[in-house]
Amino acid sequence: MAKQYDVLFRLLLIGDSGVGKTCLLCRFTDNEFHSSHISTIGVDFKMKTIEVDGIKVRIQIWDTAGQERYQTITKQYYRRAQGIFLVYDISSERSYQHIMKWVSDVDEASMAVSFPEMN
Ligand SMILES: Nc1nc2c(ncn2[C@@H]2O[C@H](COP(=O)(O)OP(=O)(O)OP(=O)(O)O)[C@@H](O)[C@H]2O)c(=O)[nH]1
Repeated sequence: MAKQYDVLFRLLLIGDSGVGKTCLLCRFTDNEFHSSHISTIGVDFKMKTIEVDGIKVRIQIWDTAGQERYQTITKQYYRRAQGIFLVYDISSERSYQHIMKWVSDVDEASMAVSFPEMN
């Protein structure tokens, strides 16, 4: 059987509840948008394989719940990720201000991260 991918990247989406993490992921993997907000419970993931210079890259993206009550669970995924997207809602200043709180949570999990800002 042909190899399905050459490299695997595990990425994580974190940010306040309702900022659009699940929507971002659905758009990327399935090119879909759902206007309803069904809060993620704990964590969920989707995968997509893309080809870059002839290399099959499988991207496994973990979508985490933004709600405080799930943070004990979601924080356990920080260490396993090779990259973390910090997501905020551009129409919510509060969600942007909370980004520093998310960054410190990631720091607490002893990960050195560098990230570009994308709006
Ligand atoms: N107008 C607009 N609405 C969006 C956009 N992205 C997401 N939404 C809406 O924002 C709401 C929340 O989106 P979700 O993707 O479920 O949010 P989330 O960050 O995954 O939320 P939790 O699972 O609770 O952490 C939904 O009603 C979406 O339809 C966007 O780019 N534009």
